[in-house]
Amino acid sequence: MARRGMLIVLSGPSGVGKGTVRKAIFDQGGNDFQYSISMTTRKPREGEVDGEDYYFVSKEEFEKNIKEGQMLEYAQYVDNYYGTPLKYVNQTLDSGRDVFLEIEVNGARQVREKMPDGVFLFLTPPDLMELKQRIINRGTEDMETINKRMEKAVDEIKTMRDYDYAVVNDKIDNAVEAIKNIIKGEHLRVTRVYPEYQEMLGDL
Ligand SMILES: Nc1nc2c(ncn2[C@@H]2O[C@H](COP(=O)(O)OP(=O)(O)O)[C@@H](O)[C@H]2O)c(=O)[nH]1
Ligand SMILES: Nc1ncnc2c1ncn2[C@@H]1O[C@H](COP(=O)(O)OP(=O)(O)O)[C@@H](O)[C@H]1O
Repeated sequence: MARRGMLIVLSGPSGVGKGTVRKAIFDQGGNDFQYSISMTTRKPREGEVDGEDYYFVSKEEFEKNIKEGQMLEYAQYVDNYYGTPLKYVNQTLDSGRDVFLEIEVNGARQVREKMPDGVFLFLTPPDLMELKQRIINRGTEDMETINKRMEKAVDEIKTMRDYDYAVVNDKIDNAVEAIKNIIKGEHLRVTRVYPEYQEMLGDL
C-alpha cells in the first residue's frame, strides 16, 4: 500500500516566531514536506505576496469557501479569518508527501479532531515579556492590536498540553533544529507513518 504523507502542525501564540521558524526550515531546504499556504481576509503586509505568503481574499470569498466545505479548518483571529484549504492538504498527503501547516491554536484543535495521526508541535516563547517585545519589534501592529494579541496569548499557551511536543523558541536555530529532529524521529515511528503496518504488527 502506498505510504500516505504525514501531517505536521506547528502552532503557538502570535508573535512567538512561527512564521520565522517555518521560513527558516523551508529556506534551509532538504525537506520532503510541502507548506500549505493559508487563506486569509487580512490585508497583505508590506512585501507579502498573494499565493506565496497567503491567499488574500475578501470576507465574502472566505465565507463561500467555508459554506462549500473547502476548508480543513478555519478560525477568526483578531478581526480576520484564517484557514487551511482542504484540497491541497488531501492531494499532497495522498501523493505520499508530508504537509506542514503553520496555524493558530483553534485551527490546530480542529485539525487534531479530523486528522489525529498528525504530529502537533507547539512553539512557545521563553516568557511573556519576550513575546510582547517580539510583537512590538516586528512593528506591524498598533498597540491596541498588540494588547489584544497578548490577551489571547495567555489562553493559547494554556493549550500547550494538548500537543505532542513543545518547542521553546529561544534562539531561532535551536527551534529549527528541534523541529527538524522531531520530524525525523516521527518518520522512524513506523506505526504512525505506516498505519497499514499497525494491523500487521498487532498480529505478531
Ligand atoms: N487557524 C489558522 N490560523 C492561521 C492560518 N494561517 C495563519 N494562521 C495564524 O493566524 C495568526 C495571525 O497570522 P498573521 O496575521 O499572519 O500574523 P503573524 O503570524 O503574527 O505574523 C497566526 O497565529 C498564524 O499562525 C490558518 O490557515 N489557519
Ligand atoms: N528566536 C527569536 N528570537 C528573537 N526574535 C525572534 C525569534 N523568533 C522570531 N523573532 C521575531 O519575533 C517577531 C515575531 O515573529 P513571527 O515569525 O512573525 O511570529 P508568528 O508567526 O508566531 O506570529 C518577528 O519580528 C521575528 O523576527
